[in-house]
Amino acid sequence: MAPGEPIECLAAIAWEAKKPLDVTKVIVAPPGPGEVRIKIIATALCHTDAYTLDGLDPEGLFPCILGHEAAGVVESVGEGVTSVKPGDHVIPCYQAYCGDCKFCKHPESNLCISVRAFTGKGVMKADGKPRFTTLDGKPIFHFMGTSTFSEYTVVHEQSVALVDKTAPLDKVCLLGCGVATGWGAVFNTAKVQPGTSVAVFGLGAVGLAVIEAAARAGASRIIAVDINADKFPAAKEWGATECINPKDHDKPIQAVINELTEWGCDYTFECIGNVAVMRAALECAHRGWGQSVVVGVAAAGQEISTRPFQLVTGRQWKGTAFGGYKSRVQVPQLVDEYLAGGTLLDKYITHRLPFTQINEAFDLLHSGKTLRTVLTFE
Ligand SMILES: NC(=O)C1=CN([C@@H]2O[C@H](COP(=O)(O)OP(=O)(O)OC[C@H]3O[C@@H](n4cnc5c(N)ncnc54)[C@H](O)[C@@H]3O)[C@@H](O)[C@H]2O)C=CC1
Ligand SMILES: N[C@@H](CCC(=O)N[C@@H](CSC=O)C(=O)NCC(=O)O)C(=O)O
Ligand SMILES: [Zn+2]
Ligand SMILES: [Zn+2]
Repeated sequence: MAPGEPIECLAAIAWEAKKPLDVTKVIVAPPGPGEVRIKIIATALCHTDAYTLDGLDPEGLFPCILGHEAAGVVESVGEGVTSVKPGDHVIPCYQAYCGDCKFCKHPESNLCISVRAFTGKGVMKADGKPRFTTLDGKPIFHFMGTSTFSEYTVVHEQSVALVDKTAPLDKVCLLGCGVATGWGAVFNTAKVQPGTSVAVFGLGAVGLAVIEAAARAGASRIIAVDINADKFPAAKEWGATECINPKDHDKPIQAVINELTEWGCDYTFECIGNVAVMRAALECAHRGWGQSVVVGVAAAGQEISTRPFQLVTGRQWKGTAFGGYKSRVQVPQLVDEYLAGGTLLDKYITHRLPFTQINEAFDLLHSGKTLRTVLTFE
């Protein structure tokens, strides 16, 4: 492909909610000013892709190209791009980082606003238009500013993390979302201290990443909670000290945990997207100082509730987006940490499929039998 020319390539189009993806050819326009066109080498599925495909995402626009957990190689860059060049190995970051906005400058936030208004509308900042069209010219919206379910995608420069060329892209692609989020929820959002107690609700890739990180942070007690007991062997392997299935108890799970721990856990994490479990997680955070972190994504209209007394008596309710990581600065560091052998990253990949079987990958995701499925192009 000549730089500056449109590319015809394979992609998976979500035409409407709750319908299988249409694996077909699309046209990807050259990158505009401040944009980067990336050849995707590997992309994984995250539950948030399914959340939007199910029509639950108020920012979900159709038709669109989903996907936000991937890694690839820069194919070309638009006018003014200086931080990456063709041939660089990169991870697209839905949580952008510009370094200049008040959120990037704040030590405790990663919620960059440089392009968020545009990624939430499925278009590019330069001209308010998408870079994807069908072969007959119909526009296709971007998703989360990444749209990695395509052989080529175009993202804002603020959404491109440059990573070590020696890193296996079909593994570090997971650092684009779920696993990094779980780690960051522990290290950045809660700042879990050694010798403390942790409860994790939901034992998918995100919850297991919370367990892995809590163990690395030196938590002395890690309670893993899931309604599917098949998840418990992995939770134990990742570092859980005990596993609880709410279905085995006739009282609320927060009462079970409060009795087990006397006043609750120092930190609790909801990694499901269930507002009732978010309440349970808060109410078994330790009286006086417990922190409860919402990681799960729940649809518009869903609300959390608890008695104010739970907060009056010292519990803190927090949330995390991409684990609080300042993406373009810290994702490369997570890759370096993986290369140094410091993480369990490989173990989260439970399935590998060719990109053309993306609909089967969604079936696997819904089966509860996977952590992460990585798709690669032939
Ligand atoms: N805040 C952020 O930046 C991010 C949020 N997410 C969200 O995190 C959540 C978890 O993602 P994954 O680990 O991929 O999901 P997953 O679906 O693989 O795991 C969820 C787990 O929760 C369990 N579960 C379901 N209902 C339960 C209940 N009532 N009580 C206890 N366990 C229950 C399921 O059996 C499953 O093991 C999703 O909502 C996803 O959208 C994912 C990535 C980033
Ligand atoms: N558009 C969705 C947003 C849902 C959400 O909370 N997304 C997370 C990432 S989930 C990744 O798998 C997030 O980082 N949100 C911050 C943001 O700026 O979107 C909705 O409105 O429900
Ligand atoms: Zn995700
Ligand atoms: Zn910013």
